[in-house]
Amino acid sequence: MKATAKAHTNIALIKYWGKRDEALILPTNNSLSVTLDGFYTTTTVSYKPELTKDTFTLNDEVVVGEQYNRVTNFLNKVRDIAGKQLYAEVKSINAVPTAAGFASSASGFAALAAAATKAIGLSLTESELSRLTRQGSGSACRSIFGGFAEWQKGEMEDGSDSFAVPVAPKDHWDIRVAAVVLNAKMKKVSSRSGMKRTVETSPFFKGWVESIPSDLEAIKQGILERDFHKVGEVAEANCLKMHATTLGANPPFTYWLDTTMSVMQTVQELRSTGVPAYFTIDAGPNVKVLYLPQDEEKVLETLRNISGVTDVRLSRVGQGIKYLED
Ligand SMILES: O=C(O)C[C@@](O)(CF)CCOP(=O)(O)OP(=O)(O)O
Repeated sequence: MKATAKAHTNIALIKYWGKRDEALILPTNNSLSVTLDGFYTTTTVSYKPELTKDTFTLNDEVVVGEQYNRVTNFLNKVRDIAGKQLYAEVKSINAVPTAAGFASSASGFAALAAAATKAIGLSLTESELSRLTRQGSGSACRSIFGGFAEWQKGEMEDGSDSFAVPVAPKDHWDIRVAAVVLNAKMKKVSSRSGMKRTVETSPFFKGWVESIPSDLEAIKQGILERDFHKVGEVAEANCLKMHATTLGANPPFTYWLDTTMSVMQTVQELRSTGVPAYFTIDAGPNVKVLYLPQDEEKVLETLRNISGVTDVRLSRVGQGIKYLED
């Protein structure tokens, strides 16, 4: 009753920002991401009859509180599906700077879902696994797939049709992502509370949701045609629209630091010199920069020279869930 799985984090090019159902983690809009090879979580789940509660370590540290609760609540869902009242020892190793804009919960919950279901004897389809993973953390449902994936918001009240589907495989297109690390500490406003406040109070939220279908159509066409300018332009504009909604929330908030804006401006200046590079930002100050392989040296040198940048981590397009031998 033991299994190990490895899942990579993903970066949204069309953002998930807003829930229509908090309990079931159902989104207001579809989103689309690229899975990255540079950041991943490896999780081992061992069900042990002698345990009277779940245990959880992250990078060999015992986890308690809200993070522990999210894991044990998730395992309750796995126990319900399997019809087995077994507790587990969960060990996760993150090759992702926890929080601060890196979707560490994305790779974390995808690896947990895969290992926990396999160890308890369930063999779910990728769609079933994505639908279950969504209930741990929304963006995580996209990490079941490598390459480019779209999380379809679904229409059903019970979320039975809300899960990710592959858009293009890992080897479809060799684009690169540079994660510019400005502040690897825990972020102040979590993505969960940030999107809740936005949905409930921002007058810009309606316009955000209405803009998604055309963004999605454009970016999917761009991915299939490998049109980097089209994909970059849509992704950067979509990110800016998402962050604009937070400025209209009550109370208003932003994830951006002054260094976040320096990186944004530098990327746009770089583009004006003829180097195709585009940025996207999630629920934290860190910036991710999309670029093409031939421009890697120039992009890396430019980003590293920005004051306030503490690290730049390069990624290629990554693969989906992998089960490892114990
Ligand atoms: O990844 C994206 O589409 C965009 C974001 O990263 C923010 F910019 C949202 C991530 O939200 P998540 O942490 O998945 O929320 P949960 O469902 O409340 O756990």
